[in-house]
Amino acid sequence: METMKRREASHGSAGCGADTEKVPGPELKQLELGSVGSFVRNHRKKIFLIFLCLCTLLAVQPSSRWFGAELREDRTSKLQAELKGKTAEQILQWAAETVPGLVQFSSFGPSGMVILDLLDRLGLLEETRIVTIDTLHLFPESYEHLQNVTRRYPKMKLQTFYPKEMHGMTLWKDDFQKTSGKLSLKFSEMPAEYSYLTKVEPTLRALQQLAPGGWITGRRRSQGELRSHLPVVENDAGRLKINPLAYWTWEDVWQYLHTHEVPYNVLHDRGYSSVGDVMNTRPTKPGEGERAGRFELSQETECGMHTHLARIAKKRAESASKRAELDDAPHLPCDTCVEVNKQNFEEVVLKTKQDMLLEFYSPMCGHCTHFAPTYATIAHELSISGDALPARMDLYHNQVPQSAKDAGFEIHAFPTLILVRPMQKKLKLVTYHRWRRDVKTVLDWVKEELTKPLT
Ligand SMILES: Nc1ncnc2c1ncn2[C@@H]1O[C@H](COP(=O)(O)OS(=O)(=O)O)[C@@H](OP(=O)(O)O)[C@H]1O
Repeated sequence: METMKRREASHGSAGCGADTEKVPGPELKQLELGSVGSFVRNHRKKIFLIFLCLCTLLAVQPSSRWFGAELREDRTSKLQAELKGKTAEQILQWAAETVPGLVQFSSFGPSGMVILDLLDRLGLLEETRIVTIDTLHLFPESYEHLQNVTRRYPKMKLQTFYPKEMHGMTLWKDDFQKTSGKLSLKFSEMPAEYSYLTKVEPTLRALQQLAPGGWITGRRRSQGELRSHLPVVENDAGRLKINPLAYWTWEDVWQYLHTHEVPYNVLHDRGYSSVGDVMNTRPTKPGEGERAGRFELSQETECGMHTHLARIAKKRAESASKRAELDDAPHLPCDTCVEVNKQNFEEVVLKTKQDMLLEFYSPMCGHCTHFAPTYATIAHELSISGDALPARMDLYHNQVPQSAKDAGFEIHAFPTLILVRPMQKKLKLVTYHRWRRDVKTVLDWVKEELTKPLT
């Protein structure tokens, strides 16, 4: 009490004493609160200034403005304008300073090697994580090249992702081909599925685990096809993608590699202008485009790792605009759901290449309205984890198509959740029957079902 009186006297404030009198509780507590109160009153202006500074700092902190799932188109356009005409070095320097958790995705092709070497020269290699996807079917020369790269760049922080582990064990090449079910696929038989399992899914998993604000790729405009209009930065379904060599030509790349004696894959000296894996690469003939030897058996010119998310985003945008046309029922928001309807059922569901969680619902049913926010959260979580594609079908505005019934879909109540799993020739359908329908229980169920063999 003596101390308190001394402090009150030293602050010279009658109000302070009066305040502490009102605070109930032990003497010590009164003393502390009284001191804090008078401190705040005496330093009001300074505290306000510090608060203002903190707010400003938070407002300009890059991760809260540009990155994560919220990267907006207008922000991307602004960045594109800001980076116009910048050199690869400047772009990398900018990315290292601005993008939290920057990652370079590389198969150590010629462009990726230029970027890696530039990062090293700029002293940025230690802080930039490097991710490579080993499809388990790489050429022996590619594995040797990787060893050379590791020796040349000891500071490189490399993380390798493989096709999905099965039963907690990483699959190696032999197991991959021997395993029955989806993982025994050969590219020649099912190119889209092969690419999804070996490239797209590991990419989504790597992005989810590392959660970078942006990722660097080695793509260039001069590679043609879908890359002809590649910007230096792009919005990949809400995440920043950086292509520092977007404007480099094949000649620019090779001149750099030779000038700086950067290691490259020896297959480039044996007629392979672009190297993927043994399942989808052949040497190119003189006069053919750089990537003509890739994915020849497929309709696609890309493995999907650079197009998959953009496709989903497009589907979502299309379904959102269709939704707006319907006005006679309450709208139950679900930003990350792929909207299934009678017209696209076959394409989206029956021909799905990936596991999908599909909700059948009616916006006019009370249970569905109540469940809607939960399902929206489940969908959001699934879209981040990549475990299954979240989808839903509004059965107030659509009827169950005959093709769905033929495929075994049975809907007896709303909402009905069905996990759709593509097998080689048909779909495996698993209906959710648990009593609880909260986010965790449903997600746990999905995960559990996904570990079960496809029979
Ligand atoms: N396996 C693997 N692991 C990590 N990153 C990869 C992988 N494959 C492609 N990429 C990234 O895509 C860039 C272009 O590669 P490609 O021209 O070979 O096309 S494709 O993506 O395989 O369709 C490629 O550029 P590089 O760094 O020159 O390899 C990478 O940024």
